[in-house]
This record gives sequence, structure tokens and C-alpha cells, in this order.
Amino acid sequence: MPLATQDAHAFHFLVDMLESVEIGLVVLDLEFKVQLWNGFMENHSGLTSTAVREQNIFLLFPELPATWLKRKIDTVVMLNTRAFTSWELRPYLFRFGSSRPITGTSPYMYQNVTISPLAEPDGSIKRVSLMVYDVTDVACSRIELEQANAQLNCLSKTDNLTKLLNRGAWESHLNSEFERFRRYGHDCTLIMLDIDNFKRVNDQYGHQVGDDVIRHLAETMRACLRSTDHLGRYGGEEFAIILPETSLEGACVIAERLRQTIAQAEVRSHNANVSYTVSLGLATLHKQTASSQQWLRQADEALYAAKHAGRNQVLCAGL
Ligand SMILES: Nc1nc2c(ncn2[C@@H]2O[C@H](COP(=O)(O)OP(=O)(O)OP(=O)(O)O)[C@@H](O)[C@H]2O)c(=O)[nH]1
Repeated sequence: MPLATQDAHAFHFLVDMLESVEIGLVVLDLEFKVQLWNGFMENHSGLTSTAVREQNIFLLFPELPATWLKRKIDTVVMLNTRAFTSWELRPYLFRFGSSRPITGTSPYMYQNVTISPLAEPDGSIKRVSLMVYDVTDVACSRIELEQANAQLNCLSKTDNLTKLLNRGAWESHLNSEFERFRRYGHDCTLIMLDIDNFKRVNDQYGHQVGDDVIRHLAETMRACLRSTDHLGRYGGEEFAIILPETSLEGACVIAERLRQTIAQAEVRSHNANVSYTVSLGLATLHKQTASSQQWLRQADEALYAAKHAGRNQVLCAGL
């Protein structure tokens, strides 16, 4: 076969491959007019190569991030170097439908994009190519994995019954608030809270009603406190609250309001109306507080004193 015919054959194969390759290939001139649009781009955009040829890409796809893409292309041309953007920074360049609509969790195709300069025989750059890679599979697996990790992380810190922080997670807040106090000296007060005679609730109405009372208490605490407060289930029917930026006086008002709200409430559960009360012990941080454990002990002692003083009341450590 003559050399020229061989070259023509090779060229033909090459064009065939570019047409059918599972990567989007686009060539733009410096006025952003489409010079090449392969089969992948046709299939996913629904626009034929003939329809887009010599058309401005930003008029064809008004949703393209024009400022960003023009700046990228300018840099590619000016520095005669490639640029790359990944789905993690920008999920897609062209908003194409997901190629895995049945199994996929994404409504669109995640894309990595490479922009390359195309040199003329004299070395000047008058065109650039965009290569669009469909990375939906990788992106969806990564996103699902991250969601599962976040969920696991949340579960490992949450008490199942109340959805409050569990003891371990709450104690890490106790330690960090103690360290914050040592550094900045801002007010911070701790409340330990325990349901009064809870054993009787369980004995009289059963464990499921007891669980509903615990849930009710958790909801009441959530409703009475700020989102910046740290609420935890410390033990069975014992709860703990850290109130950052709150003095002992402020915490007393909050604790008293919580006590009264609970004392006035009635929990409707399994055809029973249950009333209950709580005792609360408070301790605020001082320069003399030696450790987070000492702080916790002071609040616990105040709670113990409140129980001994007749329950259904708020007592403060050191008063
Ligand atoms: N329903 C239910 N009961 C729990 C749970 N955790 C702990 N308890 C019960 O809480 C009760 C705690 O009893 P005690 O420690 O004697 O204290 P109390 O009856 O509340 O009495 P005081 O604290 O002295 O007012 C026990 O009966 C435990 O079984 C729980 O998750 N659900």
C-alpha cells in the first residue's frame, strides 16, 4: 500500500476512535466557537456536530460558567500549558444527565475536565481542546462513602434513645470547654440533672413509658436551651448540660425554667398520663477549678444535695 494511502487509513482510524471514545472531545477557537464535537458530546448533549460547528459555546450552553472558563482558557493559551479541573471543585462543566440513572445517586454526570493548548505548525496557539471525562461512578462511590462515614461518626456520638450526645461525646465537650475557660476565662456553667424517683415510673407504668418520659425530657431540654449548649445523656436517667458563655446566675434562671416546665408537663404514653420532676445541680468554672473532673464532681455533689433536700429543685455548688 502506498505511503499516502497508509497515512489516509491511519487518519481514518484515528478520526473513528475520536468519534467513539468514551471521553468528550471539544475543540474551540479563541472566539469560543466550536471546531470539533465528538460522538460522546453529541450523545450526551443531544446536539449534533453539524448543529454546533462554528457556534459560540456560551450561546449554545448559557449555563456554562463563562467567566471561569474564559479565564482558564486565557491562561492555557497564554502559558501554553494544560489546565485541569476535578469534580470535587466543580461537579461538572456541561450539565449532562447521569449516565447511570438507575443505580446512580446523582441526577447529573460528574466530570473531570482537561483543557489543552493546540499548537499550529508555527507554534502559535489558536485553538484549545476540552476533554470531558465521565467520573460519575467514582464521584458517587466517594460521596456515598463520605455520607456513610459521617453517619457512623454521628451514630458513635449519639445516644440512641434521646438523640442527645452520649456520655463519651459529651465528656469531650466538657474537656474542651474546660480548656477554653483556662485560655480565655469566659463564663461557663455545668448542669447535672436527674429524674426524681424514676424507678417508680418504671415500676408503675413499665419500661416503655419510662423510655417515653426520658424522650420527653430530652425534647424539653432541647426546646429550653440554645443550639450552642452541649446536651448529653450522662447515664440512665441522668443528663448533663454545658452552658458556654453563661454565668452561674444565668444558668440558675435557665435551670429553674427547665425544672418548672418539666414539673408542669404531662407525658401521654400507653394510655397513661405521667407527671415527673427533676433535680438539678449546678457548678460554674472558677480559676481554682483544677480539672474538668473536679468541675463535674462539684455539679454532681450539688445534684446529690438537691436530691437530699427533697428533690424537684435547683442547687448550686459552693453556695
Ligand atoms: N425506662 C428506662 N428506665 C431507665 C433507663 N435508664 C435507667 N433507667 C431506670 O432509672 C431508674 C433509676 O433509679 P434510681 O437510680 O434508683 O433513682 P430514682 O428512682 O430516679 O431515684 P432518685 O434519683 O433518688 O430520685 C432505674 O429503675 C433504672 O432502671 C432507660 O433508658 N429507660
